[in-house]
Amino acid sequence: MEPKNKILLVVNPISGNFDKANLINTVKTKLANKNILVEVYETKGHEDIKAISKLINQHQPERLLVAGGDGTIQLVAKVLKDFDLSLGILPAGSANGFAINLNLPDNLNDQIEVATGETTFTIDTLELNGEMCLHISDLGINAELIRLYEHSNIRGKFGYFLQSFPTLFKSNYPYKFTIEAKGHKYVKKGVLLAIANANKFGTGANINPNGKLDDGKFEILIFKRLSIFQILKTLIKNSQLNSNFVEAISVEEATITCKNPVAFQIDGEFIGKRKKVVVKVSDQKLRVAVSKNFNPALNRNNNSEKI
Ligand SMILES: Nc1ncnc2c1ncn2[C@@H]1O[C@H](COP(=O)(O)OP(=O)(O)OP(=O)(O)O)[C@@H](O)[C@H]1O
Repeated sequence: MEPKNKILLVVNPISGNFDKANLINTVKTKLANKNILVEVYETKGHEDIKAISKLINQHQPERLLVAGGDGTIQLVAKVLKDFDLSLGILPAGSANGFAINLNLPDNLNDQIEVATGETTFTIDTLELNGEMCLHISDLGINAELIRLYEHSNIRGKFGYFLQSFPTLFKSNYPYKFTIEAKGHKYVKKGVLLAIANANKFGTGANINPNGKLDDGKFEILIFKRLSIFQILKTLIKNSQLNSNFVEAISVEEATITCKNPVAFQIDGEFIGKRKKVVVKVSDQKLRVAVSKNFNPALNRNNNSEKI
């Protein structure tokens, strides 16, 4: 990093349900040793974009670091629309779906090294009904699950697990999705339609083996039925997903409609129930710090069936 000697650290105090005092101190101490001053901003949950933009203008940091989950990363990505800055990620959410797709290290010291290091990777972002999406959104049963999870007191993967049982029984699946893309109209029945820029959900499930974060495209994945065996297989790297279970369309833009409103989530945040979702690859790119040996191609293989 060129030594302009200042970075701005945006911290979400509630993400992942753990106290961030230790994280903040570790970042400050480690970067003080490199003669870098750390300005800290703790998110409030409202008017954060304005406040962070103001701090960037005031301090002119050489990099923005973020400690939070996917929602917080999305927040700072929106800020970065107006600035030419790279983003360093310290995963501190309950699921960290985006960080998982970037193969960031597990321990904080290594994460700080990567987040302030020289190697960056520029990724596409998606626009869904005008909202930014960094990795995976969906209509259907997973969004329904997130909605229930938001109303529970349990954070973390175990929360998802516990909430899944009532969801499976209450949902009106399979849903009927109409997808208009590439001049075609596809009508598909499924329990879940995912819109994926990346490969993996926050749980680590590798639902989109063909996903590339930087190819100017995204995948629409239609999960036809609930199969516990196939779902478990998504947890295994390079597993072969059965085409009776999932179909994929790789596109640059699409319009998805359903007869009745279906639960919809973007990057793990429940948005509401929607009958129509218009998706395109956005003009905005995001430059993120990654480890020196990060190889986006390593996550890829060609398993799911293309339509
Ligand atoms: N000070 C705050 N008090 C209450 N809520 C906050 C505060 N700061 C941010 N938030 C809320 O935190 C949410 C984003 O959390 P984030 O997604 O980063 O963490 P998470 O849900 O634990 O992680 P993940 O998305 O990886 O599961 C947003 O809804 C935002 O409004």
